[in-house]
Amino acid sequence: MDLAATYSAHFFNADAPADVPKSAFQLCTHNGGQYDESCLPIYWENLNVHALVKNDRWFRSSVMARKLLLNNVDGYIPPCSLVAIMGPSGAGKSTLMAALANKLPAHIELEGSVKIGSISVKNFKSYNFGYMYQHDLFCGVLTVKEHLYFMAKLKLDRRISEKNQKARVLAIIDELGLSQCANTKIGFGRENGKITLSGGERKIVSFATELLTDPPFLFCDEPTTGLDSYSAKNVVSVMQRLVSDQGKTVVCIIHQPSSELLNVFQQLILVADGRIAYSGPPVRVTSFFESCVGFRCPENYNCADFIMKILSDGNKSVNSICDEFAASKQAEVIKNAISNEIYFETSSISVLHNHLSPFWPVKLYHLTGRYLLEKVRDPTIDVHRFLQKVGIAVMVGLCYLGTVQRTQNGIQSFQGVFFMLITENFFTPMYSVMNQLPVQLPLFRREYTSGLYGASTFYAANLLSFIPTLIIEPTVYTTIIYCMAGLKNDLYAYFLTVIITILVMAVSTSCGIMFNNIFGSLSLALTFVQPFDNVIMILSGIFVNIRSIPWYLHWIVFISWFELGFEALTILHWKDVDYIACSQDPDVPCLMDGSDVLDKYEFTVSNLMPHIYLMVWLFVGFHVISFACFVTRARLNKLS
Ligand SMILES: Nc1ncnc2c1ncn2[C@@H]1O[C@H](COP(=O)(O)OP(=O)(O)OP(=O)(O)O)[C@@H](O)[C@H]1O
Repeated sequence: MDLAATYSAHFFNADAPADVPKSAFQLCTHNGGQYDESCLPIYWENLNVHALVKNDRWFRSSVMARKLLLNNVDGYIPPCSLVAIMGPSGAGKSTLMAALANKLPAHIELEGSVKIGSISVKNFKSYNFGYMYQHDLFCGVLTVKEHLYFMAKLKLDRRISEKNQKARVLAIIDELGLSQCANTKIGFGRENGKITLSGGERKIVSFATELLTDPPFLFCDEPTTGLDSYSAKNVVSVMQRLVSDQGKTVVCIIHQPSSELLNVFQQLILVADGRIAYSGPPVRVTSFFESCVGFRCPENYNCADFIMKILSDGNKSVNSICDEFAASKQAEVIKNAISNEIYFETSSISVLHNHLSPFWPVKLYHLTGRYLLEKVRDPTIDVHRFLQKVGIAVMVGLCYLGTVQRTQNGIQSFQGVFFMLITENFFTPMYSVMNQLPVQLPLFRREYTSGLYGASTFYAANLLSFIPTLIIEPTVYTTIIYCMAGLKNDLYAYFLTVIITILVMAVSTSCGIMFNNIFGSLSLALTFVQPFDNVIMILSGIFVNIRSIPWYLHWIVFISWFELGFEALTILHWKDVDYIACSQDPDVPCLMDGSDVLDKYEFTVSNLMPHIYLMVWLFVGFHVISFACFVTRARLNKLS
């Protein structure tokens, strides 16, 4: 039995005899079926949606005005239907769909009720719905199969075994006809000459992702936009199969479908100016416009284009078309369907899954894995930076070749090498991570709002996946300079030098991320981080003697990891030097040993390990502040 056809014929047939079932519940049980999720209609009554927007009339005012996005709309979607929402741009289609799927952002107010079966949509969880956004977003370096495995790990109930997860992925690939491209990389949609997915295939992969949890309701925002007519037809036929074969309800916003494509849908909802201009079978829309509104669709004219022209042109005011519809027989059918659903309400039916989300460490493990894979598969940024670092290290090494000696002139070379070891691990990594984070945010926002993982998982996964870079980069850079400059021939000194440079880079990156998360925008963060960096560098003990720093700036010395690292390296390499030859030139002052060098900079031998520990604390402290800001911004939807 084609449930979709049965339901839509039943509910939208205004002339149905009086003894036919009146509600979805009755219809299901009447047909001998079980009342389950496939029997649930979606209906909404007196729905008003407002957005809180800044009032332009008040310059820099914080006074908020309420903008009406949906104006007192009613509607009914029978179970197992393929529904198209159409309307001019800005009409309120996405707002309506988001309201039906309980996906409205926090600053949007909703009045009225949206119910699925007898339960308010607010009680449904994200895994009860599939929600396909207008613009697909993927981790483009993954293949279709890898992407679906990753999604299965994060989306499916944790009680489902690994074997069954894999089976589910393979079944969906098969069902949606993705077998041909299962091992093709998804891509970013902008590759030249590389084999990646086509636009239509990307849309189907989006479906596949949403279908993993087998949700009974699927909402799709413009799934055919940007596709040629063949791909659009392909996408719609996939949706059609989901409805007819699996009893799902699929609601989608669609632009400019051909008449043939439009008639595939069981129901068409026209939205105009925040109101409903028509709701019912697409085959009857032209007769509604002809008999009620007085517009006749010319023969051989695309019906969808004709309707859109009327709703956008304003030949007859959109409001009066909506008024005509509200007074029509079709609107009465919908009102009756809603009243019947409310009358026959069966509140004891529980449709809310007992879904157990995967544990936090499991999500962290898979998300970290995806970031690492991204770095390996798309290493452009890291490899370029790494090669640049090696190049700089070789050039610095050449500059200091043979000059680092325990002589009066050699002291300057020693300090120059330490400066170069610190400075290269201070600025570049900081600005590099600051630029990388905003690139990751769109995908994070999408997956976060879909309830895939939390802000803490994203933060921790990012941090963990950065560890290899954090170790490899400074180690290679320091080792090259260490060897070429000929620093202390001692394994302990070498390891401690590497650890100090790793810590400098770790604190720099944590500081960069902290500024990003405090200010919430890259440009603002850069504006503030640059002066901060300069102060940190000036108070490093190289450009101004620590003793002469004004007392009120002394605290900065303790958070200047530039100073902490530079002092630690100076102590490490000078503390055991008991003789430095004086120059023949009487004008060159003579520092007799390592302690004279340390005295010159006001450095104290006992500070070596405390400075290393202080850098560890700075790393932790910056990340704690940064994490708190990030989580707060994610909750308030203020990440940009
Ligand atoms: N968060 C928001 N804050 C303020 N106004 C909003 C918000 N979201 C949508 N709007 C406004 O509400 C109206 C309806 O927007 P919506 O996105 O629902 O339209 P649409 O019919 O889906 O348009 P399109 O086809 O162009 O995507 C538009 O005028 C839009 O500017």
